[in-house]
Amino acid sequence: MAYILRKILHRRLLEISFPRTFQITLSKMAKSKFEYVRSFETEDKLDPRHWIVVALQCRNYDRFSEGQNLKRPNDLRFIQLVEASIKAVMEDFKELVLGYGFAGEFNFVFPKSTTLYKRRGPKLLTNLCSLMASSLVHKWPNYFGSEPLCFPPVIEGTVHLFPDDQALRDYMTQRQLACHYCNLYNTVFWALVLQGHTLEDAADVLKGTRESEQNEILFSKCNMNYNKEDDVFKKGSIAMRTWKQATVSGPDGLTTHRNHSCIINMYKDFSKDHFWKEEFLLEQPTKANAKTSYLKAFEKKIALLPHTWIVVRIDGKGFHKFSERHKFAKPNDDRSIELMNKAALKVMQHFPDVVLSYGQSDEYSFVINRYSKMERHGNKIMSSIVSLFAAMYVYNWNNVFENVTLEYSPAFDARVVLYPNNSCLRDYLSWRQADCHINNMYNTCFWMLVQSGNYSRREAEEKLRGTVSKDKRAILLNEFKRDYDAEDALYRKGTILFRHDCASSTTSLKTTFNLSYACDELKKGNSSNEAYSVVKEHTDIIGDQFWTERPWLLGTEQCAKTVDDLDNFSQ
Ligand SMILES: Nc1nc2c(ncn2[C@@H]2O[C@H](COP(=O)(O)OP(=O)(O)OP(=O)(O)O)[C@@H](O)[C@H]2O)c(=O)[nH]1
Ligand SMILES: [Mg+2]
Repeated sequence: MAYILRKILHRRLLEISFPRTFQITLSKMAKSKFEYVRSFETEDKLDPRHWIVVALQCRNYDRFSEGQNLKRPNDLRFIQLVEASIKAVMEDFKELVLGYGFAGEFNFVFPKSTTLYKRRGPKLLTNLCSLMASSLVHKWPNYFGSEPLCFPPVIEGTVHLFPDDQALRDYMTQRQLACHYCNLYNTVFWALVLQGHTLEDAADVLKGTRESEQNEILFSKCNMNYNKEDDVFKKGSIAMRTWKQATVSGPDGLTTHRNHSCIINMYKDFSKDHFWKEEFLLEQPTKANAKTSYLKAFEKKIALLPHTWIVVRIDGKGFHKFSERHKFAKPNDDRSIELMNKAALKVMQHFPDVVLSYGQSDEYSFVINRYSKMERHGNKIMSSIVSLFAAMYVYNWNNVFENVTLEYSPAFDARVVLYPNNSCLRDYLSWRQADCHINNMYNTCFWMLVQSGNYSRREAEEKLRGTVSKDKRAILLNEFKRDYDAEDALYRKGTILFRHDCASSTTSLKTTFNLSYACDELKKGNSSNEAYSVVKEHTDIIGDQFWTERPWLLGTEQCAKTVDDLDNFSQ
């Protein structure tokens, strides 16, 4: 959810000048006693005047290609799917100037001057990451026809800041070299398998070999010349933004010239001067450079303190427009809520360290066990969760929305916030549920007034201006004979998903980031495995009752002791 403060300011602006149409957070929210938890959120702005590279990597790409039965060593359908998805991301994020993908890796380059999202690293990363994941799922049938997608892409992302043009060139060259090494190895490996070697034999033949030896094996044993392989496999896919001038004639007959950009695909060498002097012009002089190990230091990491609660909150990008475009019911669309809940459930099944999640409107918060042993790398955690969420949102779309076509791939942003103790964590969750309550009460009233036919949107808005909860309850009761408390708890309280008991929570700790997803699990959408057992409720989480009845959720000393015991387990 966008910052409440921004919403309040936005609302005040709207109040002055425009009629509001739907879903406004009330200024009363600003007075919520829980609001202080916002101060735990950080912006993580990236330094100015640096190239920003968002690097995305499909987790377990090998297992993905094996499970999906992709052609080895390269499946052109998957490459085309990746190219189309990179293009979709670059078309949505117009500031991106360069994209590069091979196998399960995708890189996106923002120019040094970009001010998108005020250069907030997590926002840039997670928007791209989720859009890439949702595009891969959305466009899958265009390239694979009726062959089902069995594995949701889980994409881990990192952010890199490069202060000069040489570092950018070196980074891109390094990634292309990785593509080359990976492709050469795979080409020889699968050629050997085709010759009758077993997988183990082929691996043995290639063990410890260098590039020149691999070329030689390919030539002598398989009668193939690597140089003759297609560039798309050897070099990976480059997507570059170019600007063209178009002549547009206006209604008055006058013609104007406008610059518009388009994305072109190419398979060129990043190591050669030609690319940086003729295709993608750099300001500073650069040269080919074989030493790239220094680049590691340019990764912008978000280190998360141990023993703190980690909350990852995701929020739909531009869901106001998305909901209008897909004709969501107002004020609440059961299908959209179901889709969000299904995606969140999948996240909880996939990431056993998520002990509880809370969702409302287009947002979901995932709470990660404070004693989790997972790598406390903020960017990787956020991106993995948001990519899986976005992928599942699209994957389940047809089942839930049935006859409504998904018009475009949705994106979600994510942020990671740390809370030092149980009390802050509870206040955070209370803040989100209070937000749900306030929004829902306003929206229920607003749409009852409008849908009654007796009020225009502007009139309904005027009537509700300055009202407090008591007034809205009275409007609902007096004008519509509706008791707000009798409205569905799904809308009033949002959705809480939680692990069903301490035993399963402890098991989950042992299986940190266990990637046990499988084709049938994806289809089932639920797992019978006790460790993944998740309960769904629409109840109050602001009061004590929910927590005292479920002591295992926030953990006790006993739980912490169990965690210490986990040191004995090999991870
Ligand atoms: N009709 C309808 N709209 C919904 C529903 N759930 C969410 N939305 C829309 O999603 C929006 C979510 O609010 P925000 O996240 O603040 O708005 P946004 O358009 O996504 O903007 P950003 O998050 O800043 O990109 C709401 O204002 C609604 O317009 C629903 O069940 N029905
Ligand atoms: Mg949103």
